[in-house]
Amino acid sequence: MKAVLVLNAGSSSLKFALYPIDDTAGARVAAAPAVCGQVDGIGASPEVTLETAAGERIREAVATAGGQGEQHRAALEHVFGLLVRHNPALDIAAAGHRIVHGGERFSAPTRLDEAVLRTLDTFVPLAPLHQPHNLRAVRAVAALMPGVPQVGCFDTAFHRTQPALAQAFALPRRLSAEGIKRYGFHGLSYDYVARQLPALIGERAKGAVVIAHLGNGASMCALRDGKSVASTMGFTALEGLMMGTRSGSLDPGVMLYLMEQKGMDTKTLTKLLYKESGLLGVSGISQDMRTLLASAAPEAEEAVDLFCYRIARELGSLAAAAGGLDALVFTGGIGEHAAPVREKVAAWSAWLGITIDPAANATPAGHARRLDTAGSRVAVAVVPTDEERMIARYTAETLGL
Ligand SMILES: Nc1ncnc2c1ncn2[C@@H]1O[C@H](COP(=O)(O)OP(=O)(O)O)[C@@H](O)[C@H]1O
Ligand SMILES: CC(=O)OP(=O)(O)O
Ligand SMILES: [Mg+2]
Repeated sequence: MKAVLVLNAGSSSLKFALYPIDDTAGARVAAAPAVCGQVDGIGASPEVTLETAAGERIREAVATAGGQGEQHRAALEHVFGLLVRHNPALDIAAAGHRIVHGGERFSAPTRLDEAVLRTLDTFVPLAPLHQPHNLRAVRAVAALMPGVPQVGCFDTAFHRTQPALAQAFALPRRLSAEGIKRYGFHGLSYDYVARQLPALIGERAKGAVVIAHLGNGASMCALRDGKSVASTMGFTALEGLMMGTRSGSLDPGVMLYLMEQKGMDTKTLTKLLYKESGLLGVSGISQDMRTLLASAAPEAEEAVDLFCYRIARELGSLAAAAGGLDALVFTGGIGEHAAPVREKVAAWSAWLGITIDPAANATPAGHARRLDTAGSRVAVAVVPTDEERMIARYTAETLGL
């Protein structure tokens, strides 16, 4: 089987999927992966879970010693061994990676070589939670499977169509000229979801659409004619919505105060804003939406309320950027599964002409669907995202497979 190996490396996890090359549907790769899974617990005691299209499930510990870099390598080696054991005729034609930051330079999927990697290394400070792990996976593949071509698919690329105004900070020009501007993230997810919309909402897909990608990281994107015109995330994946452990937008004066009055240094602030804030910080209980929705603690409710409030406020702002609102689309782990979050956001956005059907909203489903009532002025939909499939497709396209 000739296939594209897709890797999405996080700080402690490595998601993987194997997409057979198959252009029968015109998308270069099969609609579903032959095998997918993830390694969790990298840095502590890593474990692989793998699922095949035939429904077989495997769970194994990864034997490793050493630091995080070594563990990432060992995890990949283990995954590779498992894949080959499963499919002795496996021919990995290419590896495609999610790379969070492509800066100003990378506005399309790009073949990765050492020179490109060195440029991408310079964006590590802009995405400390993601970029180092993304690049580590690329180098691990190069060491393990020399000669296999690799393609980087950037979270920032989809947003390069935004007007200059949407990308600007009100900072002195010399800083903007250095590239200190708003980039936006979750682009692979927005790209995938936008492609599903015409079948679901028809002509409105070409109008003013806002997609809310609500996962561990969360952002929203305004689109016109299927292209990004504004997003809540900016220079880093810290701006905008409240997230699992990230604060989202904050009065910059708070940071000055914390530095001046509390003596916080950049390391402490980075930890505070990326890892100790958001749902976890406000609830004091968990970063996991499932846990918070199941909790009776008032702090859990307050955290969920603040999460929804921020989404509703950003929706108003993005509708302004898009020049109206024809559709609101939810995606990501929370957007796809957390009915109470969608309900609250819809209720707070009734003024925009949004009404959803409570029964449709409460019914779990693993497929794309509409939630709006017949009288709703705005179409409301849930679309399960698939960043991995987007990466597989782009990788095959970029290499002409
Ligand atoms: N059934 C569910 N109900 C509510 N929240 C859910 C459900 N399933 C997953 N989630 C939430 O989705 C979030 C993770 O989203 P996901 O997109 O998988 O994250 P990541 O950014 O790591 O890919 C977690 O907060 C999790 O609690
Ligand atoms: C960019 C970003 O926030 O990604 P994730 O949702 O994977 O953390
Ligand atoms: Mg995600």
